[in-house]
Amino acid sequence: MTSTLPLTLPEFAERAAEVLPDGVLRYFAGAAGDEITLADNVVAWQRLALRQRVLVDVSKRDLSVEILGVRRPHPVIMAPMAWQTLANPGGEIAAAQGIGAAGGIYTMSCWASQHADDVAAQAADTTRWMHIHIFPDRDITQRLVDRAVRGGFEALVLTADQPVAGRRDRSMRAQFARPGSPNLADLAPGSLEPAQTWEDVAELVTSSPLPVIVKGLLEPGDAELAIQAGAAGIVVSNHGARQLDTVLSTASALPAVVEQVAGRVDVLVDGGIRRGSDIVKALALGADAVLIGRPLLWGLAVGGADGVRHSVELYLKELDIALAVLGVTSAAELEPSIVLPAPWSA
Ligand SMILES: Cc1cc2nc3c(=O)[nH]c(=O)nc-3n(C[C@H](O)[C@H](O)[C@H](O)COP(=O)(O)O)c2cc1C
Ligand SMILES: CCCCCCC(=O)C(=O)O
Repeated sequence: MTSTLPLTLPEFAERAAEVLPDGVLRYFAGAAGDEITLADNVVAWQRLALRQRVLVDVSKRDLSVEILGVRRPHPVIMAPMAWQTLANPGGEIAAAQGIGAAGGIYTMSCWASQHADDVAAQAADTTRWMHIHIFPDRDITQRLVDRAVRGGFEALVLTADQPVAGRRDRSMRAQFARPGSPNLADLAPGSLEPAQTWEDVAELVTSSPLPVIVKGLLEPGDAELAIQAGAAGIVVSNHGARQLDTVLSTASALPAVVEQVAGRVDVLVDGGIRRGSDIVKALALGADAVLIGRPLLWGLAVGGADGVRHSVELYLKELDIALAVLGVTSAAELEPSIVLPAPWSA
């Protein structure tokens, strides 16, 4: 099957656009409002230039990073994304199997189109994190935590940037209707909680046997509050620009957050990471790892589990070549001085 898969990451996006129904494509690809932040999430990485050093022995290269205190083969994590059977009938199970085969971590959205128990059973070999919300009924949140523990999920990823749903013009125009979630169906029709606060996060941290990663921060002050609430990590994220247009792109937000955190907890980042060189820039700016969203949905849509695996492998191939050409032998060696504002962005 691999031989029929695209050779490059942009081709995956093109092929996905050919195979997905229009409404689904608009829901997946679209974002809030005029999609200015959606575009800038990508462009903000492209505005950074890389400084290369030559004639360094790069014959041995190490892509490994430490995430939540565990050495992982590389820094790629699949971001939580809802309703993955819309991309491929294999759904969350195939996605988890695919990223696991490539040595990455799978984050399962609680709005999944398959049940967490089934994902746990059929992707048992994949390191899995469970995405959750603080729901208006805190009992639903607790039951999802219990389910995560039972299924061997290793961390909770709590979405902090969705007190209400964003307005996404592109999918509204297609009259895309959100499907139900079999993962939430036996709990209650999950609705969002506009009254959630940092106190809820602290309570979750206290009651959860799993580490809690707070996803959806752009401000250093919020990173500080996450640390005070006991989070094990944070994800600098604007929800793929799907919540509010013209918020800061994540590459722009990352440096100040990293400075505030000062190594006290893991800092992850997502949004617009489309090339292995973008991963280099994220790590150089101080991220410990990256989450990738839409491009892995394109992999799932085009080739199921194989497509996800192959997409991740393309990122890793690009990352590995970038390290070699930059004269760097390990992800750990990447530091801020290798990126600078690009002359073409002035
Ligand atoms: C179709 C889709 C569904 C998503 N569902 C969720 C979700 O359930 N929970 C969440 O926190 N973020 C969700 N996100 C946001 C992603 O986790 C991630 O932050 C974002 O997609 C990263 O940007 P990228 O797509 O440019 O890589 C979703 C994104 C997409 C595209
Ligand atoms: C009631 C809102 C559900 C949204 C779930 C998926 C999501 O976060 C997205 O960005 O889409």
